[in-house]
Amino acid sequence: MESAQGFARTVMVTGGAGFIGSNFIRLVLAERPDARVVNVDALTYAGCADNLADVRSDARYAFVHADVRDAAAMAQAFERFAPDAVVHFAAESHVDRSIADPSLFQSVNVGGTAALLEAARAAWACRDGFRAGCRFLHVSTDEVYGDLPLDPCCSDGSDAFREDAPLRPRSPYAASKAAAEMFVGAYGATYGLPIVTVRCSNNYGPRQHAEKLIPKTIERACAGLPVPLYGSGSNVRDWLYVQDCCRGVLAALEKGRAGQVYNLGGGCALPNVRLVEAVRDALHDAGAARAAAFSVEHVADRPGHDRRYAMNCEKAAAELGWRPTTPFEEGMRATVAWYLERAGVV
Ligand SMILES: Cc1cn([C@H]2C[C@H](O)[C@@H](COP(=O)(O)OP(=O)(O)O[C@H]3O[C@H](C)C(=O)[C@H](O)[C@H]3O)O2)c(=O)[nH]c1=O
Repeated sequence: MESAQGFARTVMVTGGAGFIGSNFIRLVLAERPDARVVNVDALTYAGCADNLADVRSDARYAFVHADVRDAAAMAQAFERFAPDAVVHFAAESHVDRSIADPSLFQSVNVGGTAALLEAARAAWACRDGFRAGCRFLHVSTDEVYGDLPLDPCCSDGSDAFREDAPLRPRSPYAASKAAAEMFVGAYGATYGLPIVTVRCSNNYGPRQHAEKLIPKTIERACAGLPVPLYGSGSNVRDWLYVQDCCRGVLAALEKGRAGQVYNLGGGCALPNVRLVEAVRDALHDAGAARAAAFSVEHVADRPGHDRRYAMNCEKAAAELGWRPTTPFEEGMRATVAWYLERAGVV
């Protein structure tokens, strides 16, 4: 894995049993034949060992069942596998859960990131600073910027957040991710740890947990149940196919400049009500019969529901050579096909 600072032969991926993490591990094993991957995952409700069933027997893949907050376990994993790079996906990720239990998000997302940074600092320290070629890639979210108005006159993209915009998180989840970024920045500034951060927009694709809007819509439509839309359904999210996101994370790991942040957005902004219609259409096209009974139910709004997210991704294009390449219809087709096949629907 070539980088500005060397060649990462062993990559420690935290949260690799989750949605984006498992897609990322598969990408690295497929496209970087010299790389080894160590997946460190606590296997919470959101992680699924079966997400990586197809790579389990790969000699370049290893699994460590551990929580990133467990300093002893992390020190042991660093010692045993001597990773050159860490890609830190592990997090509590669901906004609704963060509203119900903010302290868990503080503990895992802030405490876990701080503990992992400390483990990396200790493991990579050498007389002159840090081991040559080591690198920490932190995965963050567009939610740290806070929201934008829905006003259509602003939806030409001119108000999209650049990487140097102030962070104004609004949900406990977003606050925990922003706080984690503060630790990342502090470890870069204070110790010189080489860290790159990516902020990703809403991912979709195979293996996402059913608590998130797209898989929930597929599952409920197929069960003949209404899809619950929070409030008016006019809130806008920017959808990024998971494979494109993983390519962006890999590009940031290999080409990103230490201390820099890169926005990775999908360039596909949709109000939720349009999004669920797109899912419905993809279900119809795939021949999912029960989805014909598709219906939407407007339910109580999420407290503090962010209206719209939008990021300017010119920096990732210019410095990483990254752009999302999967057309939304194609990504949605692949997503729906994966869920239907898993459920044995078609
Ligand atoms: C689950 C659900 C959601 N929604 C609405 C709420 C949002 O406006 C939108 C997407 O919600 P979801 O929970 O799927 O994702 P976000 O809250 O946008 O956050 C996601 O994308 C960001 C980038 C991350 O960083 C989060 O980790 C990730 O969970 O649909 C509904 O209307 N009904 C529902 O049942």
